[in-house]
Amino acid sequence: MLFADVILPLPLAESFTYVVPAEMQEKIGTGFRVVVPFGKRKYYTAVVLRLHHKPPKGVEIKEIHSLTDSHPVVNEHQIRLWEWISFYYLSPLGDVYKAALPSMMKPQDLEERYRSRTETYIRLNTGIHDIDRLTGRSKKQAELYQALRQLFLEEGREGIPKKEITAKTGYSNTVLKGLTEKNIVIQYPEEVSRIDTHFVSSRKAFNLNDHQQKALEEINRSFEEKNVCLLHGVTSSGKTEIYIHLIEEQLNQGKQTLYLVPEIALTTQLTSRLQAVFGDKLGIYHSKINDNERTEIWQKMLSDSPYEIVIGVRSSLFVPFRQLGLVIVDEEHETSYKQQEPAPRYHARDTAIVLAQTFGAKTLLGSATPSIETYYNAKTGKYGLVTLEKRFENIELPRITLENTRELRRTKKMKTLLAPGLIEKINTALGSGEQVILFRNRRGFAPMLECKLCGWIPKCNHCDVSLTYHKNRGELKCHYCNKTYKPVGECPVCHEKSIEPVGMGTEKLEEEVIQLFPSATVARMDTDTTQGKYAYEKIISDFQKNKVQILVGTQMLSKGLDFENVSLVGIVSADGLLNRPDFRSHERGFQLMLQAAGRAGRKNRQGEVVIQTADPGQPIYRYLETNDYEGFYHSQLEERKLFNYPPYKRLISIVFKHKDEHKVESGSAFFARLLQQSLGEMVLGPNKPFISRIQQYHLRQILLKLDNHLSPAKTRQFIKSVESRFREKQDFKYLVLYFDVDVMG
Ligand SMILES: Nc1ncnc2c1ncn2[C@@H]1O[C@H](COP(=O)(O)OP(=O)(O)OP(=O)(O)O)[C@@H](O)[C@H]1O
Ligand SMILES: [Zn+2]
Repeated sequence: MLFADVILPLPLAESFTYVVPAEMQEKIGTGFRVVVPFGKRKYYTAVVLRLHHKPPKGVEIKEIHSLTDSHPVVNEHQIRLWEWISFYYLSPLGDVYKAALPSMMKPQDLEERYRSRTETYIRLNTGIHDIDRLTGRSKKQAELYQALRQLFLEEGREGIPKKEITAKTGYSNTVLKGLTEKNIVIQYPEEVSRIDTHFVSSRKAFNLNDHQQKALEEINRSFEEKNVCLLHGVTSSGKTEIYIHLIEEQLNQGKQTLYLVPEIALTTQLTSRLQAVFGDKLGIYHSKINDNERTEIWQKMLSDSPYEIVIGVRSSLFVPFRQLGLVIVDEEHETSYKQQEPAPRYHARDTAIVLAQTFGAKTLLGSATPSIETYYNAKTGKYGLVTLEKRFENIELPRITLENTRELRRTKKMKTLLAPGLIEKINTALGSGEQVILFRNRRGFAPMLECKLCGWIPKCNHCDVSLTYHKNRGELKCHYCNKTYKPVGECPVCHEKSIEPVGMGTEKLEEEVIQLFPSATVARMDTDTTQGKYAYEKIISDFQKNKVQILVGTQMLSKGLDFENVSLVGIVSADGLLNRPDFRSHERGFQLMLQAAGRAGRKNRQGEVVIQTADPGQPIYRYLETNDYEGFYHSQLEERKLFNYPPYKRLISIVFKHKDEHKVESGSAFFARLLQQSLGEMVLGPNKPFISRIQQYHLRQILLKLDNHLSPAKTRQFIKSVESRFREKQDFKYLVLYFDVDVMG
């Protein structure tokens, strides 16, 4: 008898075995989808992991219900990657499968399937001759008929979408309907693609300058010895142009490239740049495309003419490549590469390296501000290291100056959110027709409201956080569970009308900037203004076309964007970036500020950056002022060593969640004791996290700081054995618990 081990789209750690019915045996294989019964009368789309003849012991085995595919939809490389993710990130294999496949490709009941999209097309009925008699007295019909003949002649197409016809001829649907009723034109449905495939390449790759050419050669040399190389190039050094050349080399060898980017904001400018060179060889897989589009990209990748290049966010790691030769991880330091919720909590950069290895392909990590871990790997020889120190066309890196807001407040010179020095520089820039970016890492109007008399602060009913005030929408919002509340006018404690906003978000900054610079056009870019599918594109293109002079925004606009005319960048409050309870807060602050600074003075001449801080004495500013990445890196490394953080230790966080605080307390303590039996002092906690209640769940966290020399396989085995001992306790059976391997902070 033939058996199939399959993966179900459920948070289950193991695969399940089914009997392959006789008539299916010739047709089935690894990577095929099958529909199987599971639980009470439920059917799921599962993927075949392997076929074998070993009957499992002691359980009743059901039959596969039906076979979905005539070809595998998942290949060996992907299955190996899924298994690695499941093992390394301690995530159930079913969760990995769930994350990997577009949801339409794994329907739960048999109804919800991928639906192809059809459009109405028009063609002329060539078998009709006595047109004049047929159109009769309708002058309009006769005219439209002539227009259509002309159109079909010019376009040389057999059928044309109805939408296009009405647009191009200017005649109404009624006239067209008249011709259709007389059988002169024929309307028919035609399957069309959702993804725009009309891109033709419009330019060749730029010739590289000497620095870039040298870097390219060094990268290729490094690839002869090592699988991974870091390209550390200052902002605007032309890293993207080097990637384009590397991609061309892959194309020439008939190999595919995956180009990973952290967020969609980055992809709009970047995709146009890549499309200009690679046309329809390029597939785009970002977070704002819908599931139908996602499914089409998969199908295209499985077809005989797959995309040769895919640019995409995290999840594009999962598309079915066949001949992958190169993975580029742009802005490799970005923490958004780490998946937070739900499982699998994988790091896309590190997973990309593993993906590449399953193909024998290479990985290039690129950044102006590499993560400490990556730079360490490069410095210690694990990865290759190639450096670009000059901006393209040798433009100087921006000059960075500080404004001491504490001092300015003390001397009563800080009358607005912006220091007088910054206001003056903005006026100068505007006066010369240049553009300005103002950066504030907090959205909404104010991070919280407060009663000026008694200090009462409105908080979320479900989370242990204060509510953010969104003035434009007239609401208070919890940024953890997205629940909204009506703003309160009167304090519920002291019953005075004394509630006032505290602090400043992008909304407030925008409001003030509009008042300060009435003749300038101001736009804002943050999560709230970029909800629509094309909202980013619109803001970015308006700014690019100089329709907007001052752009206010969050970290969204700090990286990757390439505007010619920005001469000044203001970082309105640096302190908020640095004072977080997180071992990465300085690393992130440094990266963010240097990246934001990098948007200034990319073309023409040196740009300028103003950082407002109440604490300019902090050493981080010395490194920023001198653009001293290396010095900053060493200072961070010392701290990481002292406090047992990566790259010296490996972190695994274990989070416990329950509505009953006692349960979460005793459960996590019990788990920690079990861990300590083997791991001793490497086990920290359980602790109350910084935000200790989210959506009514109380949280506790255990942090493991594991020695590098411990075998990942053995530690994971041990952790899993602890988990099963824990689950044996009736009390803790329903406690929610998850692992976060290589937790970010
Ligand atoms: N060889 C070249 N020929 C023509 N233009 C170039 C060349 N190299 C770079 N440029 C231009 O210089 C600008 C900066 O280059 P690019 O955006 O590639 O830099 P980057 O290193 O990727 O920057 P960042 O890290 O800030 O994203 C772009 O407008 C790019 O088109
Ligand atoms: Zn909440």
